[in-house]
Amino acid sequence: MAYSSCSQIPLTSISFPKNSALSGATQVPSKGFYPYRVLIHPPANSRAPQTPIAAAMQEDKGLIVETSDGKSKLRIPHVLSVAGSDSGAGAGIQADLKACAARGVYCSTVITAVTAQNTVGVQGVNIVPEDFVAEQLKSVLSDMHVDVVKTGMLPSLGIVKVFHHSLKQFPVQVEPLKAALVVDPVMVSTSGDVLAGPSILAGFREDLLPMADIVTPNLKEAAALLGGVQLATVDDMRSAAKAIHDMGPRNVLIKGGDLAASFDAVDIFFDGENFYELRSPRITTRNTHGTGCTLASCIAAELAKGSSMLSAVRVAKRYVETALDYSKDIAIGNGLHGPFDHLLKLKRDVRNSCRPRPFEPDDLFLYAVTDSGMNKKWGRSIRDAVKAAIEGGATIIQLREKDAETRDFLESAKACVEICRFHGIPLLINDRIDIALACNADGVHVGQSDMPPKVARALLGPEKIIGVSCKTPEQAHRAWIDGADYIGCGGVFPTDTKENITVGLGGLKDVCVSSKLPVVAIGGIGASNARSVMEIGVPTLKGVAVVSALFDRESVLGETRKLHALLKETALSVKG
Ligand SMILES: Cc1ncc(COP(=O)(O)OP(=O)(O)O)c(N)n1
Ligand SMILES: Cc1nc(C(=O)O)sc1CCOP(=O)(O)O
Ligand SMILES: [Mg+2]
Repeated sequence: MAYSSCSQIPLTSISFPKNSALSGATQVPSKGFYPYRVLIHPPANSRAPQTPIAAAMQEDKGLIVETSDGKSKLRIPHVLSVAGSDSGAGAGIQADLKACAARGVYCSTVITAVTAQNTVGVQGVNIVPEDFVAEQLKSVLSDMHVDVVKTGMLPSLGIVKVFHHSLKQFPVQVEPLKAALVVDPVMVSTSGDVLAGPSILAGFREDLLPMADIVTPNLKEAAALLGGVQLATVDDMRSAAKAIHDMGPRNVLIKGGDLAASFDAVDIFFDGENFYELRSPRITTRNTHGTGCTLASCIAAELAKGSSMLSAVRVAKRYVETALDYSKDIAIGNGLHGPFDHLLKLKRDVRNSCRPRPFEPDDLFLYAVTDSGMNKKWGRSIRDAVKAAIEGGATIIQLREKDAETRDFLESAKACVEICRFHGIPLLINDRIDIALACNADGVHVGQSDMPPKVARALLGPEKIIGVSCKTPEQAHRAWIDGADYIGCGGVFPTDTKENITVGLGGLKDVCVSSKLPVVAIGGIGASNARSVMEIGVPTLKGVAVVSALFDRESVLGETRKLHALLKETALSVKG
């Protein structure tokens, strides 16, 4: 079977989009249009990352690897939004910028109109002169590598023509699998104000739709494109999708948000062959202003990253739903239609990162590590064990619950986070990044065969504490490079708590001497030998981590107090 040079997709699946002003192929001459390049469509419902681009996206932090003349260049996927400005920043260019940012894609902008707009309605529209729209398009397209163009408010037929002409002059370079033009046929705002009159319908039909890879009308817009038909049912939406597809776009998404008497939000996606009914529970909120712009931008962003059309649509729909749900109770403005929060992920990170103070190496002074088996044996809950350890002087807590059921673990972890926050003590979770995220713990401790610290950092964000188990200077160096906050070094002494190789005081010293990170010693440490550990006297050694000497005892409080006092005494004598 033959394969194209840039993809492992069989050549038999190549199709040449007819009349596409954007998705061209250099090798295939068009009917007097500008140069075309090959666009390879994947099987519509393919789930695999189909292209080198998609693979590179996964491996290279969202950057596209381009190779020419033996040189590799990294660039970020790029969407150009051609739309109007919304002073209230819920829709239009502002929504597009936020949606692309939220989806990890660069967004350049060409502004077609400036609207005076808020949550009440549209108070004014100032259309940007056609030649200045053309100038903006030229500025962006003549200089930057745009992957996908997304259009929103095109307020006049003249601007539609200018846009069409500019794309002929500066064709977007289409990568395999990437669609190039997403058309959101904006006509009416959420508040009901007209943003583009019927005069532009001809421009949509003649110029835009034939070159669109997807068009995303809502019910009113679909009805207008079809000359004012009534769309009242899901069947009507299917017929409309088919009829609009006949106007030339390769895919159609009819948004059924306004469908009366529907408990679900139903959208119809039609790729020219198959219909997909995309259903989700309706989210009750006033904050829906900008959903159309956001959905289209998110589709464009996913396409720019190399997604197939169907998967871009599904991801975009899920993203909008999640953002709506997250924002359903926020109050911005006094009108009927408020904006929602596109950067929810960022907000969640910020909220989750609220800790009274940052991590300090001295937090490692007396590190209490729980053990579900031991607490069970002594008839205590995890939270009682944690409370007692804190009362006894523990300076940091780790929940190391190897046998706990996930739900029970999460419940206990949430309770312990509250206790620790109250006392200003950091709480870390052993191994389980998911639990740490779900309970908003202060961080995680991972070993050499657990989640790599770099991945943990990417998942947890910059503020969380990450500890890494290391037995050698090389591992300690790696942990530092990978962005860890501290190192746990052990087993210093033999222990029954964990099957482990012992490094001894010598191994501990080697790691401490080489480490740029603070170190906590672990393994077989208790009141009888803690002094000998701290007396190795290397400044990076900040404390001891202890399981059985605190928790496999009748009184956690008493044992922790005793060890704390001993460590204090040792610290004074080591310093003095
Ligand atoms: C403070 C501290 N140091 C080392 C470890 C051990 O972690 P790991 O190697 O991942 O082994 P498990 O604890 O998961 O059995 C630790 N937990 N804490
Ligand atoms: C959890 C753990 N990690 C170790 C390592 O060597 O990395 S030793 C260990 C067990 C420590 O328990 P105790 O204080 O009861 O000896
Ligand atoms: Mg581990």
